[in-house]
Amino acid sequence: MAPHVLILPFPVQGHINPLLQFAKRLSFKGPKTTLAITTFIINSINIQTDQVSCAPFSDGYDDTGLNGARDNIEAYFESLRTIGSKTFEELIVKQMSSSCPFTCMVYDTFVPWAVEITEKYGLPCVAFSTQSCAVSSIYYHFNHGLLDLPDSGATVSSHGLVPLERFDFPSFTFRDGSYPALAGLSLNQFNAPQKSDWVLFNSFDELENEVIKCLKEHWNARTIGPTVPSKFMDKRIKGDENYTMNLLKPERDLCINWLNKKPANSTVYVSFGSFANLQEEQTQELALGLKQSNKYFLWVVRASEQDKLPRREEFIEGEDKGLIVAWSPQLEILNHVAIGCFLTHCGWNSTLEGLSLGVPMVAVPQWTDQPTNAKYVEDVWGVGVKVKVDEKKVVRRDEISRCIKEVMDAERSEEIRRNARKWKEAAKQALCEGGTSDENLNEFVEFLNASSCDIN
Ligand SMILES: O=c1ccn([C@@H]2O[C@H](COP(=O)(O)OP(=O)(O)O[C@H]3O[C@H](CO)[C@@H](O)[C@H](O)[C@H]3O)[C@@H](O)[C@H]2O)c(=O)[nH]1
Repeated sequence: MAPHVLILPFPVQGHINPLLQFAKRLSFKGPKTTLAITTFIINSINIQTDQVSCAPFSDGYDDTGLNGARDNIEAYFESLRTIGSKTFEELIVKQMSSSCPFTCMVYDTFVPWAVEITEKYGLPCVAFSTQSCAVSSIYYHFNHGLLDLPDSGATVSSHGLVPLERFDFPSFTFRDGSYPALAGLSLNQFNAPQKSDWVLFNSFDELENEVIKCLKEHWNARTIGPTVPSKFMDKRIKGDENYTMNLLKPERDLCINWLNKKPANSTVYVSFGSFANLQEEQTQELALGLKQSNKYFLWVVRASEQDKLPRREEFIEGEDKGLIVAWSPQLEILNHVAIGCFLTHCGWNSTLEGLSLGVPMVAVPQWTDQPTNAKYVEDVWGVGVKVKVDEKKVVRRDEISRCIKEVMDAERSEEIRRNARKWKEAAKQALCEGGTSDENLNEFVEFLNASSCDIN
């Protein structure tokens, strides 16, 4: 039987992106891939990918998706688990009686309920983490009582992790009661994999060498990233022009035409990903910090966040100093010669994308895994600086402006740029033929071929 891999992302942008790119790489190496996507997402976006099939299942929110549950995210997660697990099973049943049945399932570690369902049909289940190896290691060890939050002023450094202070830990390890369902998902995401199971990571060995070595003691762990489209990296996968699935429409022409008029390395790209809600005070400080830096800036402020902005004339000098868009083609922006700095919330995709495209970063972490990613950006990979917050946990305008200058102008910027170039090259090498992630993918494809024969 030919291998056919069912791939199940948690249905939000930051999880769909890496699993879609992974599916494309896998298809490039032979196996057929099908991405299971919620009905709302399938109906509302124009999916343009030749290499990967999509199959719908219902999360119980067919008309609105997660947008209809912004005020009650917890209810959405519950619906995804209860209704989603039923409709996901129906999807499997239908395909298993076809001429091209599934032979394996790769599931996002945020949807562990899929394992029990899929195993009923005799399919191997492979976990995929959309977060860094370091963050995954923290969640696993913390949740199994093998790692404690350090006291204030102290550090811990075990399991291949660099010395971490208390506030370098993912926010959910503080167990402060916020977002209980999401906290539970994050903390419990590695309960399912057993010793011999495959666990794939969107990272690459050179980037997180020590951590991945330690994770291999627990599972058949492999890095397969960065899941940045081939078009920007090894360029081996053809016909990959429409490289992603955008849940919001990118204002592409506006962004690129605006950037085309800017000098090289002159512009700050600002984005907080698909999820973060900044406090109004933080949004205002950020706006004024960008103005104070005296740099050009292209800032993604989602439509739902735009009410928090100051009046345009308060922070954008003249016609042309800043551009606000509701969604951007982020990879094309990061790849543009005008961009000299990425001010990011340090979601793992954004962090890896900045790193893979060699853009120095100002890290402004908000919650979940972002503080840990920000720590690595500054202290381990040396590709940026992390902002300091005040006693109200707000980053003030002076600090924003100081960090941008540090990354773009100060003496230290040379070293940051050198490191950024080094990691860009290393990321590309990992994906090229014979690179570490490429070899790991080959090994995984061998497993898929062998296990599909067993099913036969
Ligand atoms: O205008 C934009 C802004 C973002 N993106 C893309 O959207 C994705 C955003 O992902 P990420 O940077 O990881 O941020 P979030 O959307 O916030 O992702 C969630 O999921 C990630 C993976 O688990 C976590 O690391 C984050 O903390 C969590 O908030 C990236 O691929 C970006 O390229 C765009 O295409 N256009």
